[in-house]
Amino acid sequence: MPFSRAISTHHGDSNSPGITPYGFVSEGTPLPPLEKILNTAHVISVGMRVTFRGVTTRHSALIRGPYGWGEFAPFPEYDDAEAAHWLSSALEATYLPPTVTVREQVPVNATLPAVPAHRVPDVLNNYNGDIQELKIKVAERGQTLDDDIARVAAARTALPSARLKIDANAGWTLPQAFTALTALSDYNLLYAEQPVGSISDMKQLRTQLDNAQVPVLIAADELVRKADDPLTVARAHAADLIVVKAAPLGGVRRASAVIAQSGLPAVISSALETSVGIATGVHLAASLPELPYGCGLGTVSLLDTDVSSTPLVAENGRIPVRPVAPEEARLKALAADHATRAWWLERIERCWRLLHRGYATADA
Ligand SMILES: O=C(O)CCC(=O)C1=CC=C[C@@H](O)[C@@H]1C(=O)O
Ligand SMILES: [Mg+2]
Repeated sequence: MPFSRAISTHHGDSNSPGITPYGFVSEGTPLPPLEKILNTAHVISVGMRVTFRGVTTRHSALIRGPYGWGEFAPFPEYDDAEAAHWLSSALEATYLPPTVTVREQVPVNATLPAVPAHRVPDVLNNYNGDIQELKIKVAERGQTLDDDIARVAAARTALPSARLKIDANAGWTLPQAFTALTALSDYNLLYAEQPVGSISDMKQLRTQLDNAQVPVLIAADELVRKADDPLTVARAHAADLIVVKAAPLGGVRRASAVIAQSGLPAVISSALETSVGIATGVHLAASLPELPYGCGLGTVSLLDTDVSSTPLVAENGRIPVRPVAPEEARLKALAADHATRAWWLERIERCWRLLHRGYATADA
């Protein structure tokens, strides 16, 4: 049976709930044939309203199967081994029945890219209704701590009672992170996402902040989604919470297993997808018994447009749990050029072959 083998976990239970190599937990369902996947694939290009992590146009492939639509949108610089997890997630959304959910809507944060402080009110206007929680990007390459302080201060002025958190994307060294978090904690931060890169720096930073009584929790993101083993950071007690994105972890089932086995609170976040991929993240969030923080799933508001005329955007800080089907006219209007489409279809094929090889290994 494909993917029936589970890796061992820190709980020492290697049979349940079964974290698999790619997470398309198939329970006997074979990998869908490549032809079928390619035949339904729509490759699209969507402009960004605000540049985010250097991205100005988002490319993505949407695929359809018996259970609806899925999105395959690994960032272009990701290699095939990393991108294969994203394909696994898209295939799960389209070829496996949805998992059980326990809520009808999920709380989300708004996301503020690393814009200059004077643009903060403008960017916040992209979000509908009240913003109760905001994630602010910091430590952007080419910027200084003063830029970050000015941005966080502007956000605090615009949203005096909102819950604020920051994301450094591992952009600080350990001493820089300690200095920055000590200064930024004046603005009352909920947590700092991936302030530094390594597990040992995360651990040391937590200790230093504790000793100096700086009240900021530490969240792991890259150390979960880019690690060979997403549970290492939890096992090392290097974070207070984890940020989890369905696609990089191979889909909802595997991401849920990672969260359960980490024993840590989780924040479900987007990978900057259209509403189709966001629906997968919303589904994951809606399946969790505990959701103590706003999810980073409000990012459709950062896109110029969407594949649906009823996009999954937050209204007063909440997104409803519902599937999304892209509209034909929009898929047509957003269709990528010939070369981009060919590149994405070849990438799907290479990733499919990696998944296929994973099946063979699991069978062995
Ligand atoms: O978490 C959010 O509020 C929005 C999503 C988000 O920040 C990200 C989406 C996609 C890629 C990542 O670099 C980035 C992140 O680091 O969390
Ligand atoms: Mg992050």
